[in-house]
Amino acid sequence: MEGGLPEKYRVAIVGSGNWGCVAAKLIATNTLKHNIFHDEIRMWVYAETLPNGEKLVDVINQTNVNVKYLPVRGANMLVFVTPHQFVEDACKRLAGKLRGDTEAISLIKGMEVKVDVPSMISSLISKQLGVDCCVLMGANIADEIAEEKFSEATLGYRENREVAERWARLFATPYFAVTPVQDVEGVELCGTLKNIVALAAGFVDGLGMGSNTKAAIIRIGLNEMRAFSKRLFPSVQDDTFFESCGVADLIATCFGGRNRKVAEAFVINEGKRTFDELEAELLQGQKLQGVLTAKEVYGVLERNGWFDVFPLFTTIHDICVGNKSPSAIVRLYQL
Ligand SMILES: NC(=O)c1ccc[n+]([C@@H]2O[C@H](COP(=O)([O-])OP(=O)(O)OC[C@H]3O[C@@H](n4cnc5c(N)ncnc54)[C@H](O)[C@@H]3O)[C@@H](O)[C@H]2O)c1
Ligand SMILES: O=P(O)(O)OC[C@H](O)CO
Repeated sequence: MEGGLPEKYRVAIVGSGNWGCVAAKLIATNTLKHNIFHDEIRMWVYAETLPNGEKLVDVINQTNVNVKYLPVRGANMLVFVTPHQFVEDACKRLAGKLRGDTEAISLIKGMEVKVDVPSMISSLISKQLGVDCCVLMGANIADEIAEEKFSEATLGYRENREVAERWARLFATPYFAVTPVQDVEGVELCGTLKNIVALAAGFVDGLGMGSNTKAAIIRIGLNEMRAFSKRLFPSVQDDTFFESCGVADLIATCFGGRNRKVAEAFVINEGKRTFDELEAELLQGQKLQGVLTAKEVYGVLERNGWFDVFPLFTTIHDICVGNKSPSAIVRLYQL
């Protein structure tokens, strides 16, 4: 309590990539608007030098977004938005430095597989930091939200509706509609697995196939997403796949996402350039999630003997690592 008034919630953002910076804009709108939030937002920025020699932290501090490069100490609402391969390291740096009343939310689309046992990123954050962690996923291509084009998002929460509504209040704007759903794993797996299907959409585009083929890939992909999610977490609800995090994100990513774009280039270059090379050239510092997620999911399929049940996921990984040609994507059911 400050002077008898309830203490305001303090927000910090862990991650400063494409989505992190746009999410900061949404949050800044609401911390200025709603009295329950402190209007200063702190951002944890990975210390790196950009190809033009400028320091990322300097670039961010020069923007009009109301963010500052400061440690997250003092914050009690933590927003995680790094590429998924970096979150564990970020958590290690934060462990032991957080307030006892800290809550977290993950905007990260990805999973962590250790010795073939999958763990969702929200669980990893919860375990490593001892905090409750919601998730926010959806058809949210960051560049479009930066231009304030209308989008929807799904907020997955475990039990506490009040906490979910506070997070929704932090993100929602007239052009960014947030729907809470009590299904953390379902929401998070939708966001994670759609990145694999987006690669298949890119292969199809690179092969010059048409809308029917892409629609087929999206349909098969959605089915595999649902089946895989329910095998890992039987509590996952079918309805979640009809929220923004499900079918809507799948459509957005299969038409406008970075995974699609790089996978298309992979086919056009006839596999002569690796995904790493194409990522560096086409995304200029942004990170692909789909190729790594395809590998992680492949490990789970292999361990459980599930290749036959998930022919699309299996084939996408095989294409990524050069074991099959991209045209295998349309021969999934060949006898
Ligand atoms: N970009 C989008 O449109 C979008 C939309 C919704 C969700 N997401 C998800 O949000 C997450 C973050 O995506 P993004 O687009 O903001 O990131 P990005 O692709 O822009 O990530 C690049 C960032 O990673 C940071 N980085 C590089 N190496 C690092 C390291 N070793 N440790 C920590 N950070 C490092 C860099 O500072 C850089 O800013 C991903 O899971 C993504 O799937 C992205
Ligand atoms: O650009 P992608 O393929 O990483 O997709 C971005 C977002 O996840 C779309 O919601």
